[in-house]
This record gives sequence, C-alpha cells and structure tokens, in this order.
Amino acid sequence: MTIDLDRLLRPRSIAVVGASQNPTALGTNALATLMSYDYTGDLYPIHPTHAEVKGLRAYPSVRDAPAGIDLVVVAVAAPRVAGVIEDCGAAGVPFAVVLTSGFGEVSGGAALQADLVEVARRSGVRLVGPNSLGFLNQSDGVAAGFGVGMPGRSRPQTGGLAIVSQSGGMGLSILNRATLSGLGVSSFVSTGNEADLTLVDFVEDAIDDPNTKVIVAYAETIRGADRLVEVGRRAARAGKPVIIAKIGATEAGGRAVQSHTGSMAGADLVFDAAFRAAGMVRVHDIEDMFDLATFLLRGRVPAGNRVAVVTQSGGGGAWLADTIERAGMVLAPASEELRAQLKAFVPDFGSVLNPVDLTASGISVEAFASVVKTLSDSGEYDAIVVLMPLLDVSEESIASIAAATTLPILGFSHWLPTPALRPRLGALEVPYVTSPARAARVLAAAARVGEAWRAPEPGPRPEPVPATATPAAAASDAATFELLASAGLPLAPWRQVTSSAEAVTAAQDLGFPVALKLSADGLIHKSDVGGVHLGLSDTDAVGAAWEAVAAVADGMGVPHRAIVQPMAPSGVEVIVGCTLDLIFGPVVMVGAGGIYAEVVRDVALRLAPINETEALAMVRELNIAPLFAGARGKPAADVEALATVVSRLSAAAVAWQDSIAEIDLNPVIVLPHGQGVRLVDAALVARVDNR
Ligand SMILES: CC(=O)SCCNC(=O)CCNC(=O)[C@H](O)C(C)(C)COP(=O)(O)OP(=O)(O)OC[C@H]1O[C@@H](n2cnc3c(N)ncnc32)[C@H](O)[C@@H]1OP(=O)(O)O
Repeated sequence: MTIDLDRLLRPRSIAVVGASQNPTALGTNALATLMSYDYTGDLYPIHPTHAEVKGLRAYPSVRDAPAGIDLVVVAVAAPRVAGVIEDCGAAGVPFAVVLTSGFGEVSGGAALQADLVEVARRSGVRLVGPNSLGFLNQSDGVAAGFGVGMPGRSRPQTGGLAIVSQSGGMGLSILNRATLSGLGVSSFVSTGNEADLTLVDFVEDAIDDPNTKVIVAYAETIRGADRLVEVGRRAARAGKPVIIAKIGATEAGGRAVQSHTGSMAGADLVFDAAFRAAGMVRVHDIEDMFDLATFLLRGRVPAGNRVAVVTQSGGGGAWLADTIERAGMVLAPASEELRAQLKAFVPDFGSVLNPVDLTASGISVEAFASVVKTLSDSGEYDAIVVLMPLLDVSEESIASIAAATTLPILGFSHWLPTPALRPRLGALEVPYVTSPARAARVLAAAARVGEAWRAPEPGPRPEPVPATATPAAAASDAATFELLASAGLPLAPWRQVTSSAEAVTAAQDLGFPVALKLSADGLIHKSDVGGVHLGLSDTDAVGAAWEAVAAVADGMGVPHRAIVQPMAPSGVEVIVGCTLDLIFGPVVMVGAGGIYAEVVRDVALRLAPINETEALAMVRELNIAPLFAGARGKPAADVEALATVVSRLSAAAVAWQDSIAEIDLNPVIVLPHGQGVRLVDAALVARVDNR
C-alpha cells in the first residue's frame, strides 16, 4: 500500500534530538544543516538541559515542544533511541529519521533494532533508518540529516534525479557525483537499515514527485519485495526510468540448495528476474548508472534499437558500430531515399551509409546538424550517436545539433569537451561518453527501458494448481510423480519395481527399449551414483541393469527399488524447475538440460507464476533456442508444449510453496512440433525451514 510521505519529506516543523551546544555533536550538525539549507518551517532543538541551541529555543523532550511536529531527526546513542521514539508517539509525531548507528548492522545489534521496531509500531511512528544519513528534498529545501547539504559543501543543482540508497556512503558518493557533474537533483534518501520504510517506498514516492524524472537506486537487498514489481510498473506507466545497482551477487553461495534448479537459479539471477518483471534497469557500475541517468534525464527513451552513427572519423565510426552491434543494437544502412537526401551534406569522399561519415575536411556544425536532422526525420532510426573530433565544439554548436533532432542523442569520446565547457555539461542537451563500450552500454540499457515500457501487461495468470502438496511428496519418486500428475504434469509412463522379475515384467509391459533408474528416498542426482541405465533393449539387459542398481543400493544402504520407463524418443533436452527464493518467493526456471545442466548454465528465470506467453518468451531467451527451430536438419520442436509445462509448473510452485522448496523436471524432452514433451524424471525438495 502506498504510504503518504508528505509530512516526512515536506515537513512544516522539525525537532532535532541530540542537537547540543557541543559543536561537533551529530545532532548539532543535523540542525546546522537544516538551517544552512534555508529550512523555513519551525525548528526545535531537543536537549535535556540546554535552554537554547544555535540561537533557537530548545526543549527537554519532544513531549515538551510545541504540538504538531511533522518530523523528528534523532541523533542520540542507540540505547536511547527507542525512548525518543516513544516520546514522538506521545507527541503525535508521524515520522522520525534515525541517524544513529549500532542496530541491526552490527553484531549483537539485532535485539536493539527489534525493540526499536516494536516501539515505533506501538507508538505509530514511521521510521527512516536507523543507520541513515537522512534525506534531502532539494525541490523544497529540506536537508534532514548529515552529510546531505552539509554547510560548506557545494549543493546540487535542482533537477530531475531522485537518489535512493541503502548505503549512506554510496548514496553520498552518488549525490556528490551528481553535484560535481551538474546533474540536477530532486531528492536523496539514505534508507539505512530499513527497519521500517524501505527503498521501495521511496522509489514509489519519487514516482509521484512531479520534480523527479529519473530514479537511481543503490541496493544491497530488497525489503518489501512483494511490492517491487507493482511499484516498477507504476514507474513505467509514469514514464520514469528506475536505474538500480544491486550489490551482493556472492550471497547466492550462502544458500543451501539441493536440486539442479536451486544451484542454477542463483540469488543474483533471481534479482535480475525481479528487476526485469518490474521494468527496472540494472547496472553494474557507477559509470553506467551516471551515463544512463544523464541520457534519460533528457527525457527521451529510444523507441527501438536502431542506431545511426554520424562521424568525422571513419575509424571512430567503425569502432562505435562494432561495439554497438555487439551490444545487441542494430546499425541498419540508410535506405536509398535517405542516402540521396544525405548526399546534399556529405562530401563525395564521405559515406552516406551508416555510420554516416562526413570526413575530416571542411565540415561545418551546420552540415552536421543537417545530417542529424535528416536522419532523425527519416523514421529509420531510434537513436543517434555523434562523433566530432575535428569541429570546435561550443555550447552553441551542441545546442544547434541537439535542436536538430527529437531522437535520443549521445555524443562520443573524441568529442571531449573543452575545460571551460566541462562544468556546464550537466545542463547540455547532448550527454556524452568517453568510450565506445560506454556508448554501447548506455544505448542498449536505454533501449531496454523503452522495451520494458512498451511490454504488454503480463496478461492473465495461469490456472491455479490445487494446494495439495505435503512434504511427503518429496520422499519418493512415486510420491513425486503422483503429485506432479495431479497438477497436470504427468511423467512419461513409469513403474516402480522392487525385484528383477518385476523389472523384466514392467519392461515387457511398457515396451523395449526401457530405462531403469535407482529410486532411493531423497536421491536427486541419480546418475552421479551410477543409478541410471538407459536404452535396455531386452530382458537380459534389464536383468543386468537391475543387478547393477541393486549393488549401488546395497552400497548406499537403501532398499532395492527402481523406476522402469520406456525410453523417450529423442528431442531437445531441457530442464524446467522451480526454487523458493528467500526474498521473492517461488521462481521458475527453464534451461539447457541433461546431466550437464549445471555446467552449461544456460537458463532463463522469472518470478512465478507466469502464463504461457511469458513462458514462451523465456524459452526464446535461451542460447539453445535455435535448436528449437530445428537446427541441422532436425524438425522444429514443440516449444508451445514446453511453455505449457513451464507455466503450469510455475503455478504449482506457488500453490505448493508451503511444503515444497525446489522442483526439478530434468530432463524434459521437447519432441517435434505437435508431439508435445516427455517429462522423463523429476525430483522435489521439501521445505524444511519456517520462512
Ligand atoms: C555512511 C554511514 O555510515 S550511514 C550511518 C549514519 N550514522 C552514523 O554514522 C552515526 C554514528 N554515530 C552514532 O550512531 C552515535 O550514537 C551518535 C552520534 C548518533 C550519538 O552519539 P553520542 O554523542 O554518544 O550520543 P548521546 O546519547 O550522548 O547524545 C548526544 C547529545 O544528545 C543529548 N541527549 C541524550 N539523550 C537525549 C534525549 N533523550 N533527548 C535529547 N538529547 C539527548 C546528550 O546529552 C548529548 O548532548 P551533549 O553533547 O550536550 O552531551
């Protein structure tokens, strides 16, 4: 549910607890910051003994201060914070920003944080932090915290960038960088430990802030994950890109997973899937974050991935072309008609293909602008990159080139601005980057924003699966197969056998050739223990396989039990699976299958459940996707049937999440078109924790 943060971010009166006559106290700093930022509302220092702080009348407690305070900034030692919050509740204060450290982020601090949360809930006070640097509402001139808008520091310009960061230090780095590069800022918030309000809440608030155009976020985890997708979609509808850096990829190693799916669907890939579902763009570097923010702050998102390059350097243009294409963008040559138009501005020894090369000699800014305009008006491109190593680039020339196009436009490296121009770059209409790789990344990421925005709503959810699972379904192959069949996911015909004679009879009934597989409780990786025998074409072969499997069972100290199945026809082998993510819940995966699935790691992931259309898109993302089209004389595969399985399994994972943590269907054999798929083997892992 959306939280109204108006009184927090636009407070009419603020108290600062911990402000004192000690000039170096953190609270004193916070008070000085508010004052130096020209806060015009009422300000009340709170101190147990001082009657006055920084020329303002002080009060011994929030309870004693005038009524109607909107926000309290808290900077007293950790054990005192809960008491202050209790005072806030008694005085009817709705919000507090807790700057104090020493809570959940330190060992032994979890209890103090739990206590703080309990007091805040009971008192009806919503918290930012603890361990927060506070926030800056640049548009309204509220700098509540420390480090943000500190006296003596240069202030950011007012503009469209909202910054939300879990890390105070990284948030400040982003804010300072925005300030130095002249990118205008609308707001900044350091969410700290997020004992209450989270990054997702502040991203949502920024969507509603008319001053914000682009949101950048730094996250180490996602709290309030159940709202991430909904908030991301709101941002997309509002036309506000959300650029997110999510750090902590290595945390996947900390999870205890047993299935193939569990180990392949690493936590970091799940974040990718979640951001994708939310239409947010993930970046892995601060340069990329700024390049993209700068580009998108111009308010133009590419409508597609067709790029035109206009250059004065054949080499530079070719380098850009290579790198941009490698990033998945298209540098289509200009049409014949367009080439004829471009010839009016390009010398005979130049090129009117794409890149359009105006060459080094005698070219004016006007000619450059005319080429940009012609390309832009042609409707053949979605974005333009300009490279002008030889022209004397001034603010006016940049403005005239920018004015020539309504397409997103990017300047590239050779066009290094003069020192005089550099400080004003942020205000320029043509953002620039200094390497082909950065140009390619920014264009590809910006195109992904457009793609996410244009993506149709996901459509109807798949038919729900009955929530009939119990952890016992994971105990044996037979129980697993029966549960899957009840969800409309029947395995290829199978028989459970417990003797050589039963194995032979089963093989005769099912028809040769057959597979015979050891079936032991909790055994997921059957081939790893030598428990899988394939292509058994007569009774002798079945008898020998039975003996071998019985010997493995003896070695493991498990009963003699096996599954007999007819050999599946050949097709494309995939793995379909689900895993229960600690943050996002059930996740569905499809990937290249078979015993090397974990080595190959060609996977696509989505948050469950998904419908068949979404499942088909996942399948098409795989590197092995060309195999489905029928490579090397093979018939096209039944990807629709595969999508049905993926979608249905995703619904099952949601229905069964209280009992089942991991599901592997491996291998799933995708047969030629019209013949469906064979689910050859499956394994479940019961949920044992109490998430
Ligand atoms: C980038 C990042 O790291 S993000 C993290 C951001 N946060 C931080 O870095 C903060 C780290 N420091 C802390 O957390 C510390 O606990 C601080 C700075 C908040 C407080 O430390 P202390 O100075 O020990 O707090 P203390 O409880 O003594 O209170 C400070 C002042 O408030 C006064 N005070 C104490 N209790 C109260 C109260 N209930 N009401 C009002 N004032 C009070 C104190 O008397 C003191 O004033 P004085 O200087 O006149 O003596």
